[in-house]
Amino acid sequence: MNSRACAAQAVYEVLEHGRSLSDSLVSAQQACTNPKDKGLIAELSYGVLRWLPQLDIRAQDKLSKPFKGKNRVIHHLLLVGMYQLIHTRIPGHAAVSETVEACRQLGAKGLAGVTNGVLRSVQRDLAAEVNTSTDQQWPSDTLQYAHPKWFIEALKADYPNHWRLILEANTERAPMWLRVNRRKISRDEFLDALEAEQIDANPTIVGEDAVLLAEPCDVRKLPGFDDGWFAVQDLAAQQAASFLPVQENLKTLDVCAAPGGKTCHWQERADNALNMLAIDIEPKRLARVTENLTRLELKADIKVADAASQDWWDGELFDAILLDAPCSATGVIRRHPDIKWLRTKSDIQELSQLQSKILQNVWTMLKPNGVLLYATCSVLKAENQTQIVDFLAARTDAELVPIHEYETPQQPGWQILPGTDGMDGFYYARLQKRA
Ligand SMILES: C[S@@+](CC[C@H](N)C(=O)[O-])C[C@H]1O[C@@H](n2cnc3c(N)ncnc32)[C@H](O)[C@@H]1O
Repeated sequence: MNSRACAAQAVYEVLEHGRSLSDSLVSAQQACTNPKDKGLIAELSYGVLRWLPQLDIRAQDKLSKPFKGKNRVIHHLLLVGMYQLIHTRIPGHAAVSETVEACRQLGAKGLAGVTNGVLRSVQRDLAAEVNTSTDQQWPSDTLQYAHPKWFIEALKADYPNHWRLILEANTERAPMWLRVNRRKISRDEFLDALEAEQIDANPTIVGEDAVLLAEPCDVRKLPGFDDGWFAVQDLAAQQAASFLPVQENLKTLDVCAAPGGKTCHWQERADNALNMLAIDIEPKRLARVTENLTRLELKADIKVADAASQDWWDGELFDAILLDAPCSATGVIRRHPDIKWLRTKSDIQELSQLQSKILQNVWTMLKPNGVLLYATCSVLKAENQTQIVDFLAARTDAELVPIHEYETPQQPGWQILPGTDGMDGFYYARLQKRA
């Protein structure tokens, strides 16, 4: 199949079968006849999911009746075609002819004519739009900002002054951040190694181990990947380790550890390896923690375990706990635009109940004076600030240890909004157990 057919298939799997884009992309890329097109397939499917409502409404306007049943994938192919015309520099004739060819390859020869007609008509509309206005105003926020209504409403309630900024940041392309493994190489040495390979990169003051690449690229093209010099990790996720203690002999727990980004960073920052247990409920994802620890030459005990239960716990208390809770991932929409269409309003309530259950459970495993860092990659208060306010109100043995001076028990934690200093959206709150 050509790249357009593969991209349509990837989008179809997300929107019709609820698969994640990362999973569906792997299958779609494998089905492509030209391995060099992997990047293009990703660009097209990410792009369609980023701008879905605007593309969808254009398609609906052009079709006398919608494509249904087995032809549904052709609807998504039309979106792939329109995305190329509206958002990329792919020449119009190539976008149209490849998309029409994809229609045949997807077994819908009979719809090739309609596909061709719709795309040509969109081309004409675009030419006319260039001659009139540049900044199109759409009739609803869902269309204007290309996010689902329930999420826009939740953001408006949580951030009356910033909701637009968050939505706009979510449609940006995410930068590629690396985390230098300070046990192997200093950040300056690593920057020199990048410069020697003519790879443009910069450090930042917001993260001691962080390096920002000017252009995202394949990790294998960077120096030292197999030698464990660095890992790929967003700058927001890299903040966690600096809020966690690293003294010798501490007994530590990483509660929802997979794929191990924060587990590894926490260990990298300790001069002497911490006594660390990393647990996760998903065996497959936990295997990636082992892979990452091995590549970076770090150590931790690994256990498949449900953080909401105590079956796996030997009863010995921990000095420090990282709880990177399962969450809506609404802070990382720019990296995973499928989240917008896979999450629902009811997920948020379910997730916040699970977060609360896990937090209460692991709190009982913390020593007096021990520290617990609560983290999510969500921007919704129900999973973040409200969660911690309720916890502090319910537990007399818990106190907030502010990360920033402005925090109070009524407004605890550091909420990073997506785009701030190039970061993903994240939330951190540091708690200590009273002795
Ligand atoms: C946000 S991810 C963790 C990312 C990880 N801390 C890192 O930095 O690479 C959340 C993880 O929670 C795990 N999880 C979800 N429910 C869980 C549970 N009840 N017990 C343990 N882990 C759980 C998921 O499998 C997922 O790997």
